[in-house]
Amino acid sequence: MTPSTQKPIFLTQFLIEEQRAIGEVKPDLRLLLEIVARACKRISIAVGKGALGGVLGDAGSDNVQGEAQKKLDVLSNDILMEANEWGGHLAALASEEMDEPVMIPSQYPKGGYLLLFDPLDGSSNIDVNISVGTIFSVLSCPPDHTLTPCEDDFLQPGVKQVAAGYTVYGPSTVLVLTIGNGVHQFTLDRELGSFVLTQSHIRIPEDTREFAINASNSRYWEAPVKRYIDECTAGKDGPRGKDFNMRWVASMVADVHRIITRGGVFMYPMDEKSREKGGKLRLMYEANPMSFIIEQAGGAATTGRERILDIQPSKLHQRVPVILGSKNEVERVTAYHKEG
Ligand SMILES: O=P(O)(O)OC[C@H]1O[C@](O)(COP(=O)(O)O)[C@@H](O)[C@@H]1O
Ligand SMILES: [Mg+2]
Ligand SMILES: [Mg+2]
Repeated sequence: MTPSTQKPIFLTQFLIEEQRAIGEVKPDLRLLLEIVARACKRISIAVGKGALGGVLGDAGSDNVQGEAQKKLDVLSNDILMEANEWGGHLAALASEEMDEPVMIPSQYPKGGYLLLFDPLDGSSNIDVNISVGTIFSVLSCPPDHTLTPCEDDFLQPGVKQVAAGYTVYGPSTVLVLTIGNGVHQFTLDRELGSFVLTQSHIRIPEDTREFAINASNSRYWEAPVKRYIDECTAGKDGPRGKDFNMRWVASMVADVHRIITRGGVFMYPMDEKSREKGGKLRLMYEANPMSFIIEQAGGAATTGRERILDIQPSKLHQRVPVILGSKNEVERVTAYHKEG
């Protein structure tokens, strides 16, 4: 359904209607999602300023991943921290840019949720004005731990997520969200300063002719991935009997948003370069939220060997291989891994 001439449906209104429709959206969760959306609006303004806002370039510090932080990584993290720590809807939060989880300070009321986020995804694209984004995941805090949450409380499999979303800061700013009842897209109306519903109950086509992978890593790929990509690039004269196209933005949010919009398969598989770390992308605030969204839109998400949402996390900044998108292609790559 694409509301066009209809009255604009704002995020708050949409969440209230979802609360009425499925009863799942507790007021605290609605508040949390509205606060995250508001923080993303502020990040969108900062990103939009670019060189004018002095937000480009390195911050001169490294994060727990050992990666050089960009100024926008740090600024986006600060914006999300500030927006969420006083709200009364959270017990604790965790970020790609912070070593440890942050417990809500004692002077603030506590809530029942845990928020995880990648404040700025696609950092390598910041200085070259290519789309970047924010990714977030929401879990429930074990009720008896809301006052004293700990890192272990975050280590829940992706199936336990109560909400997940991402915001793309591109030509337009788009927020894509699921609370377990389908996937919905909101576009930031810059004049109104509000996110307006622009697509609901999004479905991903089960088949596709478009794959996304960083081909410069091909010499490190495992045989099943090499086979899959070789067959795609062999085109209509090859075993797949059809031509495929390739895309790689190197911002996971932008690559996944393209798949949410028109299908495709995104791969950052296990390879010899990242084997020691367990993969490139992070389970808790990249792979899990994106997998929840993809599955809610009728797609699939695996490591090549197992369903991502079933993984029992062992560490907050754990990395995993990621293969997600159009169902039939993800199942084919996964089957190739099983065949070995
Ligand atoms: O530079 P590469 O190897 O293509 O990797 C790109 C991937 O790394 C990421 O930038 C990692 O995320 P961060 O930018 O949040 O660290 C993903 O968005 C993207 O898919
Ligand atoms: Mg990221
Ligand atoms: Mg990041």
